[in-house]
Amino acid sequence: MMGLVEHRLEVQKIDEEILRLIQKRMALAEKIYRDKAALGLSISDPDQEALVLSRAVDMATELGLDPGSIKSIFRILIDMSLQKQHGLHGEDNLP
Ligand SMILES: O=C(O)C(=O)C[C@]1(C(=O)O)C=C[C@@H](O)C=C1
Repeated sequence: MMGLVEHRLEVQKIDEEILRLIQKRMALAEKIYRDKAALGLSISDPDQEALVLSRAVDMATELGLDPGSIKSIFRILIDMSLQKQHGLHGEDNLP
């Protein structure tokens, strides 16, 4: 029973780290939005998305993780980032 409780506590700590890293990634999405706005670039960059996804899939494979599942997770992260940037774009366009 001690093993189970300890291992679940370890899982909890890792989940908290994952959430903090997602928060960091989202904060960067905001900076990237400002960078792209300053350069006159559009929010969506399909080539960059393909690069992010292929990097994640390659690293997942190296680490022995299921590449399809990891790709789904990163697709969600990218979609969160796009949603955030579109939200910021809406705010910037307020009268
Ligand atoms: O690199 C960018 O331009 C981003 O906005 C970040 C990001 C991502 O989440 O990785 C999100 C949207 C873009 O279409 C490409 C990549």
